[in-house]
This record gives sequence, C-alpha cells and structure tokens, in this order.
Amino acid sequence: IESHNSAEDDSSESSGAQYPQDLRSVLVTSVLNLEQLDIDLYRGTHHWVPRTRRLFGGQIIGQALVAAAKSVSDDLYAHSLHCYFVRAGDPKVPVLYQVDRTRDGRSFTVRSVKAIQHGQPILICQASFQLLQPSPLQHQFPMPVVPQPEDLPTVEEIIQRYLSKPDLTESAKQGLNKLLATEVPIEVKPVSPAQFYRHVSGQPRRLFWARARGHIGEGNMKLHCCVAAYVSDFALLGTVLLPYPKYKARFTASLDHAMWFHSTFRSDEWMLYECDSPWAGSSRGLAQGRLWRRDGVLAASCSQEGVLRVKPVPENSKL
Ligand SMILES: CC(C)(COP(=O)(O)OP(=O)(O)OC[C@H]1O[C@@H](n2cnc3c(N)ncnc32)[C@H](O)[C@@H]1OP(=O)(O)O)[C@@H](O)C(=O)NCCC(=O)NCCSC(=O)CCC(=O)O
Repeated sequence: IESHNSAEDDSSESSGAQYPQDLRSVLVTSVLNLEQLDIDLYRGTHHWVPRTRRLFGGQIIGQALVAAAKSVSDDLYAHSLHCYFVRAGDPKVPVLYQVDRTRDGRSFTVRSVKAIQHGQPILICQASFQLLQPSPLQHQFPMPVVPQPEDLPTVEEIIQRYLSKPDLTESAKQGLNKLLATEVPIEVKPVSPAQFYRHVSGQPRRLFWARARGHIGEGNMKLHCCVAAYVSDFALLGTVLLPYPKYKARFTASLDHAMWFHSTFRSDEWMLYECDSPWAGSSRGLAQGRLWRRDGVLAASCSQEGVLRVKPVPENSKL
C-alpha cells in the first residue's frame, strides 16, 4: 500500500477540437442534462441503448446522480452511491427521477432517488455528498502498471482488424459492423484486446482505458462523478464471464451498483478501469472496479452484482 495525496489535478490534455467524433453534446448536454418538471422531479432521455434493448444501467445511475446533485449546495462533493436495478428500463419512453431530500447534515448530506417508468420504479438510489474535509489518514493501493493509452488501439481499430480476417462468418461480420456503427459515448482502449473480447480463457480480471467522448473541461466535480458513474457500468459485469470462453451470455443484467468517489478527476481524460470478479455462483456474479487517474491516483471504486445466465458457445463459432 502506498501513501498518496489526492491533490487537485489541473493537467488538461483535452480540447474539443481534438476529437473527430465529439459526442460532448450527447453525454453532457443531452443524456446528463435533465429537464426539470417540478421541484425535485426531473425527466431524462436516452442516447445509446445496448443490444439487450433494455436501458444501459450506467445511464440510469448517472442520471439519478445528476438529479440528486441538483438539490445539494455547490460546496458538497459526491462521495458514494448505492443503487438497486429493480426493473428493466424501457428505451421507448423517458425516465422520471424523483428526489427525496433524506437528510442535510453538517458534513454529510443524503438524497434518495427513485427512477420511474410506467408509474413504477426501475432504480432506487441513495447518494451521499460531503464537505471537503482534510485528514491525516491517506492511503491507496498502487495503480497497476500497463501500457499508456497512446500505445493501444481503440475498440474501433480492433474491430476493423477482426473484420479483415478472411475466415469470418457472414453473421460475425454483420455483428461487428453493427458494433462499429454504434455510437457509445465512451472511448475505450483495452489493455489486452484478446482477453477483452474473451478469445482466451483467463482470470476474471480486465483492464482498459476509458474516457468520455468529447471535451467536458474542468466543469464541476459533480458532473465528472455523474459521467464516471455512467462509464463505470460499461463492461464491468462481463468480467465475470472471462474464465468461461466456452459459454456465451443468454441473459445478463446488473442487480445493484455501489460506487465511492475518492479524489478529483476529469472524466474526459483517460482513466484506467481495473475490473475483477472475486466470485460467481447461483446464476450471479460479483464484479469490482477501480478507476485510476493516469497519474496513479485512485479516483473511484465500485462494486456490482449481476444475474448471468449462459449457454454453450457452438463448436464452429469463429468469434
Ligand atoms: C434482475 C431482474 C431480471 C429480476 O427480475 P425477475 O426475478 O422477475 O426475473 P428472472 O426470473 O430472473 O428472469 C429474467 C430472465 O431469466 C429467465 N430465467 C429465469 N429463471 C431462469 C432459469 N432458471 N433458467 C434460465 N432462464 C431463467 C427468464 O425467463 C427471463 O428471461 P426473459 O426476459 O428472456 O423472459 C429484474 O429485476 C430486472 O430486470 N432488473 C433490472 C436489471 C437492469 O436493467 N440492469 C441494468 C441494465 S444491465 C447493465 O447495464 C449492465 C451492462 C452489461 O451488461 O455489461
């Protein structure tokens, strides 16, 4: 365990003009920009909907945290959230977020948020905020040593490489082209592409660099936490499947998600997402994630349990 100061990181490598596919408007000015309907009542819309046709959990958590943050003062920082996904989100209708001001304390303030569709909750979330307070107690695990993002291909480049393989089946080609056409508002660079895509059996652990597409800027820390909450649900649960390349997912869904924010960070700058799964059983799996700033500071930790029902991969599958 190494000692670390979680000092403000002022370094900025981002500028809107650098990004050919600047989806800033999608994540910050659209998905996380909730419409206020009444006091403590908001409406959120969707952008990227996964192939499961249920709403992306990270979007619901990110929006719930935006709604919670709107009723706390600027000097409070989000430090944790705990959520249950109780129903599948319907991509055809918006989500309502109803905030309950559970407690305003001296140091800590708690909000409860219910995400509602068709008159019923799809997510229940508690979020807690704190005044910045100094402490002589400061430690963190060291960040894993991995190649820098500049030295790794993007998922789009990796998919292009797979597409150029001569023995690819037509359906695999179609699947990959669909993946390429999907505008996920997160940019991802896997540290080990073969492992990321489960082409080799391995430990239930994977690492990838991730950042929000587009320039967000210093902004406020609460917004970066909301974006990180969105990002943190991406590819986390899949970590549970890594030791089982002979099985493919038939039904997977996250059941709950907890997150702790440790230090300031920029969600539009590369962060290393270290995911592992200490346990699976009873059609469920536990996944844990750590988001690292590239200067080695631990920015956030999260834990998620999901339901995973699988079926054997056909013998002749090329992917
Ligand atoms: C978790 C559930 C499904 C639990 O509800 P229920 O208990 O009613 O469902 P269930 O009985 O588990 O059934 C779920 C599906 O499994 C099937 N099923 C049930 N029992 C089975 C069994 N013994 N063997 C095989 N299949 C079975 C059902 O037919 C159904 O499939 P069919 O549906 O085909 O009939 C629900 O609470 C829910 O949907 N919550 C929201 C989850 C969510 O949306 N999370 C965020 C998105 S997930 C995410 O974002 C993570 C990103 C990622 O995936 O990486």
